[in-house]
Amino acid sequence: MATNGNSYATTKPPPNPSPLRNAKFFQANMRILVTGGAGFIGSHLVDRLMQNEKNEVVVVDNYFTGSKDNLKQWFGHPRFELIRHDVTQPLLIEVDQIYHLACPASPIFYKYNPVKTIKTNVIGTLNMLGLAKRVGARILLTSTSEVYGDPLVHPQDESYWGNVNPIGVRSCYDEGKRVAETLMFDYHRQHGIEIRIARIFNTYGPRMNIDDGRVVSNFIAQAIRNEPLTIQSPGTQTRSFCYVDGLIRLMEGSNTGPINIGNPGEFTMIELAETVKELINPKVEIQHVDNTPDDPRQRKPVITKAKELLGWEPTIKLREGLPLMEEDFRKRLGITRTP
Ligand SMILES: O=C(O)[C@H]1O[C@H](OP(=O)(O)OP(=O)(O)OC[C@H]2O[C@@H](n3ccc(=O)[nH]c3=O)[C@H](O)[C@@H]2O)[C@H](O)[C@@H](O)[C@@H]1O
Repeated sequence: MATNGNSYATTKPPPNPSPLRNAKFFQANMRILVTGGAGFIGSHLVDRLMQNEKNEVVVVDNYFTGSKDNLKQWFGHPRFELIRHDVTQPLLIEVDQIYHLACPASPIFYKYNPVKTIKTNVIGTLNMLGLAKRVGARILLTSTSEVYGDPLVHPQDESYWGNVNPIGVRSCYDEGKRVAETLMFDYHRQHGIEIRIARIFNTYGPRMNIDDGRVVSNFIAQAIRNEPLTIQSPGTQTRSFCYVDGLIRLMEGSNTGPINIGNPGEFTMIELAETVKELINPKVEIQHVDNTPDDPRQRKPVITKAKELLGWEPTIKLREGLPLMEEDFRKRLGITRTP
């Protein structure tokens, strides 16, 4: 018999089983993969999942925008594992659920490497769907309010198809997420994969990158550093800011979605700047600067589906959430509040 020069397999008995084989290993009931788990939303999700001692959590992240720092509280924990991996490459592991969050989310970062961003959304999502199919896992995609583009209906419910520029500088992200949603539904219809889709609206909270470039983190960092708050013109454009929350209910529920996860409270950027100024630094200046192309002029979620199907609605108001983020930013910047 051909042994490829290795007679071991045919002539020797297998080695004795490792003495560890008989040890009592910990076995969690649910093994959960979180892609992008070292990021801002991902790491908060990991904290919640780890609170359930039946869960074992595997995080994959390429650290393009995520940071190990966000997960350091779990290093060495027997139910936690961290893998440096880029989701544009296939991943072969055994899991029961997949939270697929991996993708740069700040316009500054996704525009910095648009090709990588769309690859993450398309190839990364295909790889995770392939994994879900192979192991029979349920998969949740964090999509975005950006799928509504610069919306022509206001507020936006999930039935709105959006108004998106397919060739603009934001397309790598918004069209990328739209294709990711399409892939999710195609795998669901063709292969029977269990899917969940959340459309997240402008989330903020502790652990956002200080230089993330999104408006809430920019204004808070600027107010703390006593630099002018940069309102991009015209300043009357609106967003609805939601304190990070809500994904586990969607995963555990029976509805595929898409479901809007957001806070219906709507603010102009001028109002946001004035609120940050009042709460964090009344002396800070406000500066009007140019905007970027295709910036959506208004955005506000209808959250009836989230309320009725998930029993979820946001509980933290902007005025309560901003100070929590201020506290986190001050700690990381090492700048205490002067009376
Ligand atoms: O969370 C969402 O729903 C999506 O929207 C965000 O995009 P965007 O809403 O444009 O987020 P920001 O970059 O924070 O901008 C919000 C508004 O603030 C303005 N802005 C931004 C930064 C700044 O310093 N000043 C300022 O006035 C922008 O012009 C824009 O009108 C991101 O694309 C995604 O992270 C996310 O999926």
